[in-house]
Amino acid sequence: MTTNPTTEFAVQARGLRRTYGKGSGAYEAVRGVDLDVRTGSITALLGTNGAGKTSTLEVIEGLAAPSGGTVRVLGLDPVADRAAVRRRTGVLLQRSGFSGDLTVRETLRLWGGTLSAPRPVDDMLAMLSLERRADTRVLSLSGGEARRVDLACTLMGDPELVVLDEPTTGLDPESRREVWHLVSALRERGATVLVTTHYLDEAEHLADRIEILHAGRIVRSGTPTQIAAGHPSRISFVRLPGRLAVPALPGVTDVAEEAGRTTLHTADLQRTLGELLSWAARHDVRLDGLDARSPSLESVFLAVADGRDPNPTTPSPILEGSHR
Ligand SMILES: Nc1ncnc2c1ncn2[C@@H]1O[C@H](COP(=O)(O)OP(=O)(O)OP(=O)(O)O)[C@@H](O)[C@H]1O
Repeated sequence: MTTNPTTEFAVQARGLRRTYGKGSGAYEAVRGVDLDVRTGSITALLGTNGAGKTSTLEVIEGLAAPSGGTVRVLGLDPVADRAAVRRRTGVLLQRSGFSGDLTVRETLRLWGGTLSAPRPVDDMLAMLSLERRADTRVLSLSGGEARRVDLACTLMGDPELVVLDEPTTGLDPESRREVWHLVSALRERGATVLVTTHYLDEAEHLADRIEILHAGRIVRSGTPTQIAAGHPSRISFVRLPGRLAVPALPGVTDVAEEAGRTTLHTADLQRTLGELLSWAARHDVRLDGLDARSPSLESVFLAVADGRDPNPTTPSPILEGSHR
């Protein structure tokens, strides 16, 4: 790790906008994004397809200038100070541009040659568990192994800020876990990680803070727990037999019947569940397949994605103590 002075936020964006095209064909993919990525944290940027995640990351990486607003990366302007930012940043794009004809070792050597202070190739092979594939051509690797080569290149310059665009897409569950370990290890080393992912369990496990982007705007923002708070809990069971109906229960906001299951949403899981169970005991009813869940990131995300978000928040700057 270099000894540059650290800023409180590795990435800060205010009112960030990005428009593709001009005139009547112009399309605004990023519509005023405010983002604070605290130094030393892992922040996950989530969003539906086309929400604007890659468009936002490209501005942060200095690959494109914003059409509005400001962005600072490691305290610098990622476009004007591109060389300085690039030296201190590792970027994993969705698709790497490496030639598949080179071996893994040759690819790492070649990439290392573009960096001012690369870590040794053998260290990177060991870090990404690629030693046994070192002399294999990249085009013969599995998807997971090829992604690990991309990651090795991203991390080879020992970056302070690591930007990962969907690092685990296409990986099997075991490889995904390995990437999670690696990302957590980066934080232990003091690096800051900004990651996009379509896997909500990944974001929930890994991230200190989550930003949900929808149609070019940040619509939810906070720790996974903060994001889920205020969202309804869910109780479901196999539909009651015969003519029995679900009784009126405290806290329930809606009841739905689908594919032989009854699902209740409630603002007070403990009270609703308690009343449901005592009603079932009094009437000697068996609630087959009973499942009770607190709100999860997944339920919030799905609500945002299909426009049912009951609790849209105006994202606020990070407050002291909101960082896990
Ligand atoms: N070069 C481009 N020209 C015009 N429109 C573009 C261009 N690149 C992206 N877009 C549009 O901008 C919007 C945001 O795209 P972006 O790739 O940033 O979304 P994303 O959140 O990364 O999506 P995904 O999860 O599918 O990767 C989309 O509607 C996309 O079609």
